[in-house]
Amino acid sequence: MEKSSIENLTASQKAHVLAEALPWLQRFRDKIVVIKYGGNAMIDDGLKRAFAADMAFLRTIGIHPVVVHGGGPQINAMLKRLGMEGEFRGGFRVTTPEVMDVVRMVLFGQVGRELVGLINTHGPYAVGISGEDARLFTATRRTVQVEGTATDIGLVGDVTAVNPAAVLDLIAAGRIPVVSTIAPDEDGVVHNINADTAAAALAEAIGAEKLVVLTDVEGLYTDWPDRSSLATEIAAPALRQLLPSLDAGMVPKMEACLRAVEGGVPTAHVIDGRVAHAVLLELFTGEGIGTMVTPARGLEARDLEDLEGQP
Ligand SMILES: Nc1ncnc2c1ncn2[C@@H]1O[C@H](COP(=O)(O)OP(=O)(O)O)[C@@H](O)[C@H]1O
Ligand SMILES: CC(=O)N[C@@H](CCC(=O)OP(=O)(O)O)C(=O)O
Repeated sequence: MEKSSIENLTASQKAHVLAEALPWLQRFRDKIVVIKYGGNAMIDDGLKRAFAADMAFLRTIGIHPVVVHGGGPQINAMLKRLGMEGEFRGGFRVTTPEVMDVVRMVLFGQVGRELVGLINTHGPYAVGISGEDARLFTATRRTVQVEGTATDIGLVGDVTAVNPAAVLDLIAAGRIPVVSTIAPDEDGVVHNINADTAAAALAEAIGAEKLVVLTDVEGLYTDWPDRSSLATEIAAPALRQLLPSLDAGMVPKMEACLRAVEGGVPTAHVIDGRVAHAVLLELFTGEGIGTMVTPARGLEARDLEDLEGQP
C-alpha cells in the first residue's frame, strides 16, 4: 500500500488491517517462505525498495524469508551492451559458454548485490549466495520443449540436488539468504538455471511453508489473454493438464509451482509484483492476491476459517 493510500485510511481502518493479520502472523512465525523475486518488481525503484522493506519486515516478525532472484531483463541489457545476441526458446535462455559468463556476472555480481544492498539498508540481514556456494545446487543439463520437441539449448540446467545446509545456517543466524541461480553440474561446469525452477527446488528441499513467485501479471490466466480467466486458486492436477497449453513465459513459473506443491510445500503463489508490498498482501490478508496453487484440491473458505482459528 502506498503512503498516500495509507493516509486516506481512518484510524479504525488501519487498526482493522493490523488486526486481520494476527492469525497469519501466528501461523507463519518461525516458518520459511521462499520468495522468487522478478518481473517488474525488480525494475521499478519504488517497488524494489518496498520489496526490500517487506523482507526486513518478515524477518523482524519472526518469519524466515529466503529470496531467489531472477534477472532476465538485466541479462538482456548487458548482452545488448556487449553486442551479443539474447535468444529464448520454450521460455528458457539459449546459453552458450559466452552467454553463461554474462549470466553469472549479472546475476551474482549485479542483481544479487543490488538486492542485498537494498535489504541491508534496514539492518545487517541479507547475505548473497549462489548455487555454487557450499554446493547449494547441483545442476543437470536439460532440454526444453520447443513445438513439442525436446531441444538442447546449451548450458541450461535443472536443479537435481540441493544441499540446503548453507541456507539453513544463514537462517539460523538471523540472516536473509539472497540466492543467485547459477549451479555447477557434477563435473563443475556452471549452468544457467531459470530462477522459478531453482526457487521451487529450494522451497521443496528446505521444507518451506510457501513458495511465492512475483511476476508482472495479476496471476495465472487459464485462457490467456482472456482477462476474465484469472485463476485465484488451482489444484495441482488441473494445473498439470493446463501446462502444455501455456505460453512460454508462464511455463517455468507454473512448472515451479507444481514442483513445489508436489514436493510437499503446502501452497505456491504467483502474485503481481507491480503491486507495492504484494508479498505482505499475500501473506497477511485472508483473501491473499494472485493465483494460489494447492497440492490436490483447492482450499475452501471454511479451511481458511479453520486456519484463522488456529493459535
Ligand atoms: N496464461 C497466462 N497467464 C498469465 N500470464 C501469461 C500467460 N501466458 C503468458 N503470459 C505472459 O507471461 C508473462 C510472465 O512471464 P515472464 O515475462 O517470463 O515473467 P518474469 O519476468 O516475472 O519471470 C506475463 O507478463 C504474460 O504476458
Ligand atoms: C535458463 C534461463 O532462462 N535462465 C534465466 C535466469 C534468470 C531468470 O530466471 O530471470 P527471470 O526470473 O527474471 O526470468 C535467464 O537467463 O534469463
